[in-house]
Amino acid sequence: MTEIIVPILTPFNEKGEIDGEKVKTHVQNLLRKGVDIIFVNGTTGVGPALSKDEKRKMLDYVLDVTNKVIFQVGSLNMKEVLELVNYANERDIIAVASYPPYYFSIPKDFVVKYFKEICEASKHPVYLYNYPGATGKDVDVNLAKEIGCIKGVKDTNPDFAHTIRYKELGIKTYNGLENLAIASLSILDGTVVGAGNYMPELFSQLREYIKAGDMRKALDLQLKINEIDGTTIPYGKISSMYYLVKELQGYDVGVPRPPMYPLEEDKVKELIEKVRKIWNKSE
Ligand SMILES: O=C(O)C(=O)C[C@@H](O)[C@H](O)COP(=O)(O)O
Repeated sequence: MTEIIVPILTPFNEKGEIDGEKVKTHVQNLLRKGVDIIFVNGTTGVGPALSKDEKRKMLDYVLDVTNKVIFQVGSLNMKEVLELVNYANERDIIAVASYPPYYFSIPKDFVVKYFKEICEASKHPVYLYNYPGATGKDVDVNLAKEIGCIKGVKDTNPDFAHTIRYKELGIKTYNGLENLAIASLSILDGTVVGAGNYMPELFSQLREYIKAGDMRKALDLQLKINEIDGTTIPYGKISSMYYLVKELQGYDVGVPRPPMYPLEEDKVKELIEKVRKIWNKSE
């Protein structure tokens, strides 16, 4: 069966500290609602904004509930990357993952060396998190082939043809965009969806429609997902998720941490009204 992977958000308290109990409550609910794998320290989890200790803490909190985990270890500090890989080596998880070194302009062979170092150190399979829009680097199928040890890929890319090509390597292949979930769940090994934090049941339902061959219903549901996901953009997608989990899933996942700023009360009300209207529409 194709997999639904959620890059879990990171619940912070008012002091900006990770709230472990809220992490566990959230993971339990996601699994109950049909999510298969938790992607820890991804974009939605503000991975690049977490310290090494916070990245480790997030892994431990999630592992208290499930080992269906992909642990994102990427950093611009190679020592930190390798410490996180070694930390994961002592734990039972599906894989470690990393985005390529971002911000700096570096030759492709530095990217190859970066991933080869991770593969060398990791007892677990190493997945590529390819997100050219955020990192400025495209580790495409040819570069992944050159790296030679990539066992899976999450390609956050509107170019679905780009994503499909990773299947030439025979590796686990996912696309990370909500508006391509119908294609990812139909053709790839699954979908990675940040919006799965607050509407996991819609992605489970989408998979059911696809499995039943009910593509008309699947398409209508994909369009509803797109509308809801699109509604969050002006408010800040990641910040919006904290309020939408509380509204749609019924429990508190704390607050976002700057620079993902909390929303003003009037904006929260506006967002929820807009989403509720779409949510209550029948497909
Ligand atoms: O949060 C992650 O690690 C994900 O994979 C989702 C990721 O693909 C990201 O949320 C993509 O969404 P946008 O580019 O923010 O629309």
